[in-house]
Amino acid sequence: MLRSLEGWIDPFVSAPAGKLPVTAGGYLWFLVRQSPWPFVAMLLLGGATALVEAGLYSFIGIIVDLLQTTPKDELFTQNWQLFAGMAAVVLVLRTVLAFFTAGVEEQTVVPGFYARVRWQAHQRIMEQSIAFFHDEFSGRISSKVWQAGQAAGEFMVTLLQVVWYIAVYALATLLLLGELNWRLGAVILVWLAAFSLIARYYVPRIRNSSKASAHAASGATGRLVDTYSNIQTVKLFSSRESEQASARAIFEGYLTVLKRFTRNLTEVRSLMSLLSSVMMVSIGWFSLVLWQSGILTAGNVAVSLGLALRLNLLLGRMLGQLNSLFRYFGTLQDSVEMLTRPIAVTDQPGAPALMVSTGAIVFDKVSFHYGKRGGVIDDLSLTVKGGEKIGIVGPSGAGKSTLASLLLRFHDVESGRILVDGQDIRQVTQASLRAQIGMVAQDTSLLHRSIRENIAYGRQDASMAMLEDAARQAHALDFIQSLKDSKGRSGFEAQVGERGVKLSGGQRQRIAIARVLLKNAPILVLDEATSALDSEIEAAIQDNLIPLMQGKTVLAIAHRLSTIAAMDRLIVMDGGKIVEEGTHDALLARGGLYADLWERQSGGFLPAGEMLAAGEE
Ligand SMILES: Nc1ncnc2c1ncn2[C@@H]1O[C@H](COP(=O)(O)OP(=O)(O)OP(=O)(O)O)[C@@H](O)[C@H]1O
Repeated sequence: MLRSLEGWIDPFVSAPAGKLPVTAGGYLWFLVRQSPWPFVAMLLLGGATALVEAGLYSFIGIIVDLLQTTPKDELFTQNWQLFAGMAAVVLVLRTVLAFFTAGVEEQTVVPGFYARVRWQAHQRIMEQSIAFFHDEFSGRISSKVWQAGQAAGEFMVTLLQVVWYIAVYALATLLLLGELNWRLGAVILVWLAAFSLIARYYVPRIRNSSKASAHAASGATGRLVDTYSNIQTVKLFSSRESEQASARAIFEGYLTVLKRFTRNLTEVRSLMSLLSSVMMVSIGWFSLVLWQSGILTAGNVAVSLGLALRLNLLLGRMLGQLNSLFRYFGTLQDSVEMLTRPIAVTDQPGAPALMVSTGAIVFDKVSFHYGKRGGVIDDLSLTVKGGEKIGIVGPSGAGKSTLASLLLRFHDVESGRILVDGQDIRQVTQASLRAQIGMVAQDTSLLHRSIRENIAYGRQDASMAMLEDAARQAHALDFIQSLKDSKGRSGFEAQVGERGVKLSGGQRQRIAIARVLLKNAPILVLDEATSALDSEIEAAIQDNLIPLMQGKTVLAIAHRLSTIAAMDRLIVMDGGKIVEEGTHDALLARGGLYADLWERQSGGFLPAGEMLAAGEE
């Protein structure tokens, strides 16, 4: 039984296509609508439980009246059927309701619904462009994804198990007391009306302060994650006091908004408590007066006092839950703002896969400024023939890496177009585009998984022999075989630490090269692919990259000009434009920016002869 309840909501269902609602309420409805039945069940079960609970007080009234009117020795003989009925309601009905209420909440909603919200949030975030991740702390993103599940789930459970339950109970109380005497019903009605007015005044205030405190909390988490993940820079450049002071400022900012929220809560709780006290005294007073004038029996007085006390307890409980309810709503609102942000780079509906024949690339009047007014890449045109090997050089900030990012469609061009084998990269799927490009980036970070998983990342079906072969060609096999992590796993199974911090920069780069060798895509983008390696290993890898480049289109970005001097053609970029192009020799002969850079490097770092020799390889 419990297992079948567990399967009621399948967490791994993708969100229905279409525009996402941008308000927390709309988003909640969008989630609930996907599997409404467990929530309908909670609604029915919660309502039934409230009615049964209210009904129990009528039993008290009946019993008190019986005690007054029935001779002691005939109590059971006269009323055994009635008592048996009451016992059955308490023992059977109440227990069955409690079982199913707990079952739907704990077996269906908590595991299934929470996980589904997180799963859909994660899927949505993974669709976002690289720019989105550059603009946000990753700690903040992950906390919002995780919190969205918890906040949506807890909100629904609290709403149905507490608020709905209390609403039905209050209505039942109103009806039961109204039936005894209209004055008692009127007191309950006034009480509920005043309760609603106070709630109406405070709800928007609490909602806003709760949203602000959730936002401040996720900002603080993001800031902590940023500090911990850049711990080396923090330790190197920041004094303990200044880091503590800025962390304290973040905590204080959070506390300021939190205090506004808790102040509102204290006000509302105190007001509600006062209201309840007035109501209970009124019910007590009216009941006694009505009993005195013979309108109510002692049993009726017991019922009205019991119901009123219980309603007071329940409203008190609801106020306690109000804090959580608004916190969940605010948290959800804060997550929804991020989850529903438009996706900057999207596949067109029904976009086909990229078909690569020769791997020719055309940048056609491309401009891109990271959303600013100008700069970075300006009206750049470049044609790379299929199988051609291009070296891209230029001063720092010239836009070389940005050009590579545009080819990979990490960003969309702001004007112009990029074609691969005649197909505009915006018209094909991003996955098929990236599948055809192997890239080794400037700052290689690895996933916190095993070496094997990292190398096989672009080609999950690779055999161990293929992995070893790629690692050997990337000159990584020796160090991989000697690796051992803190849990005793060794070689390809060793874990690399977050972002690969347990490996040296050169080792990380060699893993990245092995990964690209294994992927064996027809277009290669090497962005400072060997910059972290010492000259000896770099020269050896360059030797291996040359056969790898055979038959492939290559864009290689490098600061160390020696590593790309042997390319078919060199492109010199400056200020987002191509300022020179040609072979190494032609560019040297021209005496422009390239010749200048070459002069400075060969004069500055290495003896000119050695550099030239390297360049001629
Ligand atoms: N995510 C970003 N948002 C805004 N501007 C950016 C972003 N990334 C880079 N830029 C800017 O774009 C310009 C070009 O940067 P890019 O990284 O393409 O240069 P590069 O030629 O590869 O430099 P380097 O040789 O130092 O790696 C720089 O002025 C940089 O400040």
